[in-house]
Amino acid sequence: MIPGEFEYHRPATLADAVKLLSELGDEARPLAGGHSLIPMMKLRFATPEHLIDLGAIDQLKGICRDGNALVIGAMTTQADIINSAEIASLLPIIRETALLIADPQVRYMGTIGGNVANGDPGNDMPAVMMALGASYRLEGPEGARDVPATEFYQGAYFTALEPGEILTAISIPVQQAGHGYAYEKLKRKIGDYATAAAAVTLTMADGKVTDCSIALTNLSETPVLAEEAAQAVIGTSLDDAALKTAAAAARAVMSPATDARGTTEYRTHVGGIMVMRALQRAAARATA
Ligand SMILES: Cc1cc2nc3c(=O)[nH]c(=O)nc-3n(C[C@H](O)[C@H](O)[C@H](O)COP(=O)(O)OP(=O)(O)OC[C@H]3O[C@@H](n4cnc5c(N)ncnc54)[C@H](O)[C@@H]3O)c2cc1C
Repeated sequence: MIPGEFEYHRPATLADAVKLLSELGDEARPLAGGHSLIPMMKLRFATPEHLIDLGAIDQLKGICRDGNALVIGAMTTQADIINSAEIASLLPIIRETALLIADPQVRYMGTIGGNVANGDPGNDMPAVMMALGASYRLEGPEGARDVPATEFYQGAYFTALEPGEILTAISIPVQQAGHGYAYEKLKRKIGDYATAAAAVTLTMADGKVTDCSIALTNLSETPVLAEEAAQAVIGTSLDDAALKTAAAAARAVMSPATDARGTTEYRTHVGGIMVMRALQRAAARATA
C-alpha cells in the first residue's frame, strides 16, 4: 500500500498549474484533497509521475454570489460547504449531501472540485450538480470554457476535461425560494459510498408539482439525469400512482453493476425506492 515514486509540485497560481499540467502531459495529475487519488495510487490503480498540488492557489477557494448563481471554488472543502451560511440558506441540498459523504476526516480534506472532477460514479456531488443545473468552469492552455454538469460525465472516470485543463469553479443557479429538495442515499454503513442514491429538487403550487429535477448516483457508469421520471410527476400531487410511475421511469435509466453492494436487480429496486423517498421528502419541504 505504498504509492509509486512521483515528483511533487506546488504552484502558487492557476496559470502556473495549467502550464505545468500542459508541459508534463499524461504523466501529471492535479492533486486536490487527495482522498480519492492517493488511495488509488496506493493500490497502484493510478501511477502518475507528477502530482500538481492545487492547495496553494487561493483563487480556487471560497464561495461567492454572482448574480443569480452561487460560485464555489474547486478547492473548497466539503467541511467549508457544511459550514457555509449561504449554502445552507440558498442551496441546502448541497449541505445535506456533503454531510452524507464519508466521515469528518475525509470532509476536512476532500474538495468539491475533486469530488465532481474525479468521474467516480460513486461520488455523491455530481448527481446533485446535475439536478441543480450547475456548470463547471474548466481552464486550460486554450483558455476557459463552461460545461454543464449534465454534459461533463462520459463514462466511469472519463469526463469532458481535456489535457492540461483544471476545473476551477462550479456555478450553481440559486433555486426558487420555497423549493423542495432531498438527497436520499442508501449505504451499507456510515462512511460508505452509495448502494443507490437520488437527488431531487422541485417546486410546488396549490399542492401540485410545477417543476422537478431528479438525478441518480452510483446507478450507472455515470451520474444520470432521470428526465422522464421528473416529467412524470409534474402536474401531480405526488400521490402513490405518481410516485410509482416516477420510480419505474427512473429504474428504466439505471444499469448498476452487480458488486459488493448488491446485485443489479437489488440496486435497481432500491434505486427506485430512493427516488420515491426523495420526492416525498422534497415535497414535504416545499413551502411555496
Ligand atoms: C474512506 C473514504 C470514504 C469516502 N466516501 C465517499 C462518499 O461516500 N461519497 C463521495 O462522494 N466521496 C467519498 N469519498 C471520496 C472523497 O469525497 C474524495 O475527497 C473526493 O472524491 C475527491 O476529492 P479530493 O479533493 O480528495 O480529490 P483528489 O483525490 O485529490 O482528486 C481526485 C481526482 O480528481 C482530479 N482532480 C482533483 N481536483 C481537480 C480539479 N480541480 N481539476 C481537475 N481535476 C481534478 C485528480 O487529478 C484526481 O484524478 C470517500 C473517500 C474516502 C477515503
